[in-house]
Amino acid sequence: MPQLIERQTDSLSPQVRVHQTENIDSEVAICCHQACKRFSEWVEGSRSLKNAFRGEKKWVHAVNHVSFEVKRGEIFGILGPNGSGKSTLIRLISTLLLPDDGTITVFGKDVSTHHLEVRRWINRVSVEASFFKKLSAVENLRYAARLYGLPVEAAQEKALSILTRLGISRNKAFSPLETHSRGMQQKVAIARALMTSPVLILLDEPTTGLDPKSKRDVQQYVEEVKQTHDATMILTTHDMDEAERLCDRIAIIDKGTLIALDTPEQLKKQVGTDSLEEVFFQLTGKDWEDVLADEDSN
Ligand SMILES: Nc1ncnc2c1ncn2[C@@H]1O[C@H](COP(=O)(O)OP(=O)(O)OP(=O)(O)O)[C@@H](O)[C@H]1O
Repeated sequence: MPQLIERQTDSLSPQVRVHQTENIDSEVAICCHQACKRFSEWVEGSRSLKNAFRGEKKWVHAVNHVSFEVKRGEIFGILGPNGSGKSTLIRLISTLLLPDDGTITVFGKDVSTHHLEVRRWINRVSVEASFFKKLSAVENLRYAARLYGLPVEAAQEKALSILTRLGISRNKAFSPLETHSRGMQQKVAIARALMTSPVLILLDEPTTGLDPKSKRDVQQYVEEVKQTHDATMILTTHDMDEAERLCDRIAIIDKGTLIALDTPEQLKKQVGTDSLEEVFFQLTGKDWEDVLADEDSN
């Protein structure tokens, strides 16, 4: 019999509390069953005279019959070379795209038919986070929190506490975001995702572009959130140490297909190595240098 969970209700206004106390009775956070997503793209050149000048349409299977389950409370890593389908998978889970085939459910709700409910449970951090750049970090976070119905004082207090925890000084927290480095803005994006205690947090390369100290601050905070909140997290990263440190289980995808799924320890055991980077190389034929070089050339 699954245990009922409630989202955190501290500091929330009554109307929000109605949403937040909804019980989620599923032990499975995400169930992805034979999910597929195809995109069409034009390719140059042609075998036929008719298409010689206008190219041909080709289908790319970005996600190809992928199945897995994520347990509630897990940090689940998705690793793969560039173009392997990680972002497409995250976008399918967060209802930004709909699967062409197969099903994806979040806490038992189908993303295709219950996208509004699913969206309420999710917060996503990605490198292209948008902000009001003339406003300060605190003002941006207060604005986001107000959309979720958090009272102003509680929102400000929470914003400052998370920003301080992530290593942003009070002075910086009150200065316009346009004066912050990209790494600092990335931290503010993470703080925003954690402001409203979402039950499912999608962290799409959350530490890309951060210096080593900031990276450690973010990783420590993610661990703290895991211990103190009933949150499930999906993490994509190009940092193998980060994946090993934070993830309970890791899925490796290549060309849209799931090629391995297990705990970091088991993956290393299966491949007969003590390095996750070596696991990645053995399974995908790409080493991390290739992945980072691809990243730079994109
Ligand atoms: N909107 C789109 N239209 C056409 N093709 C797309 C679209 N989005 C993704 N693709 C293609 O789908 C495949 C998977 O892309 P996706 O962005 O999911 O990979 P990724 O693993 O996240 O890559 P990266 O590590 O570079 O971010 C690629 O071949 C990509 O070109």
